Amino acid sequence: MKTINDYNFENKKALIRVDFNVPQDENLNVTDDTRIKAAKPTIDKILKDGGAVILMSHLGRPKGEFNDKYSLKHIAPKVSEILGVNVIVANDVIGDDAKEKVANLKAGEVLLLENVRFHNEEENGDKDFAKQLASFGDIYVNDAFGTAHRAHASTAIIAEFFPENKCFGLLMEQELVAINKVLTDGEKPVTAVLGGSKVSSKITIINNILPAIDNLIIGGGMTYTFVKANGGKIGTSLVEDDKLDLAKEILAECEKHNVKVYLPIDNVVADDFNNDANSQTVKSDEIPDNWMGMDVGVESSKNFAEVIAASKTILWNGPLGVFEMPNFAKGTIALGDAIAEATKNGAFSLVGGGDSVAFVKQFGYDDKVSYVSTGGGAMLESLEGKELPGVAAILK
Ligand SMILES: Nc1ncnc2c1ncn2[C@@H]1O[C@H](COP(=O)(O)OP(=O)(O)O)[C@@H](O)[C@H]1O
Ligand SMILES: O=C(OP(=O)(O)O)[C@H](O)COP(=O)(O)O
Repeated sequence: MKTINDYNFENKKALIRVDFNVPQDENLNVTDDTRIKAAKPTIDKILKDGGAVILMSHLGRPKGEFNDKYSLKHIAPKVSEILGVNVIVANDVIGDDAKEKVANLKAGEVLLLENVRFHNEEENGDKDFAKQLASFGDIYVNDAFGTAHRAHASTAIIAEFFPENKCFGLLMEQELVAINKVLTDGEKPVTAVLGGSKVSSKITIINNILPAIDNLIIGGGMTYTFVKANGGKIGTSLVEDDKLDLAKEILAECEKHNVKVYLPIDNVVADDFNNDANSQTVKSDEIPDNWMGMDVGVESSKNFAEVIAASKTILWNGPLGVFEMPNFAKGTIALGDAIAEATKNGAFSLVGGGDSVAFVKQFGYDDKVSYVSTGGGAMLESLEGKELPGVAAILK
């Protein structure tokens, strides 16, 4: 795997694809700068070598035309603050302003191009557009893990124009190492915790990770499809009736692979999908009519914590309950505590996927696990075993 550490950037212009697609408030101020901070080590190394940096990113989905709301100029002050360098901002992507600023760029300076998605050619993977971008730099660096599942001009196609001089940035390397630690060279026992809302959205992940794991903990909304498949009563809990056979097949596959499956034994149920609904704890396969499963119960949490404590590698994707409602967040919090404790005791833990990452940040577990992925969709596709175009383009 070729990374920026294989190059000396002295007097070189590095063209770096970053993912600065960050959340903003109504005044367009950055509300979560994780992705910008995550790109800093790569940029710092190149500047320290005596190189110049040209940053390319998208922001939102502006649909191929200029839209001030999606301008990267709103992000630039935060980038300058984090890098400790006054970032130069181009008013366009491949236009006269960008060209002039690239031509005048000196070692130690950082230039931020305008949102690459202001051109339709970006998402279409247009070769000419990629070629024009490529003409700006001597070495292409892909550090945009969050966008690595897109085969776009600046994430994948552009690499063709750098047959020798293309490599991964340090964030990209870190993300790929973390996935490998779980899927290929994780110290055993390896435990995967899968939660979230639906079985159908996790099937491909389950199938792909089975050969790599020893334990599978299942929670969240998909619990009830499994419980019903096993003949249990689930009241009005979330269920995918067309996936009952599939749930049985998954359980059979787990057995075939010697993967131990842990389903919740008790559940917190409510009489309405509402934080203030009446609630009680019942056995998972004895949910009364008109009650729905909202969270895993205390006994399940204890059970899961024991499995986690005995694990050396842990993958976590998907909350165990409706954590957005405080009364039903306890099971997911207990899991966070168990994973934090195991991590403190030497286990490697990776958290990935949109809602799980939102949870760990909101509840302060991000510093207590080994690695929190900066990619939502990209991480899920990696766990599904799909080749990411942004990764493949560098390896080619
Ligand atoms: N018992 C449940 N019933 C309904 N929804 C649930 C339940 N448990 C968890 N969820 C919901 O699942 C959602 C997350 O699912 P998903 O998008 O699959 O996770 P991720 O983004 O981490 O992969 C959360 O919004 C959460 O409220
Ligand atoms: O934030 C992103 O995706 P994510 O929300 O799945 O992590 C990436 O920047 C990709 O953006 P896109 O889904 O508009 O291609």
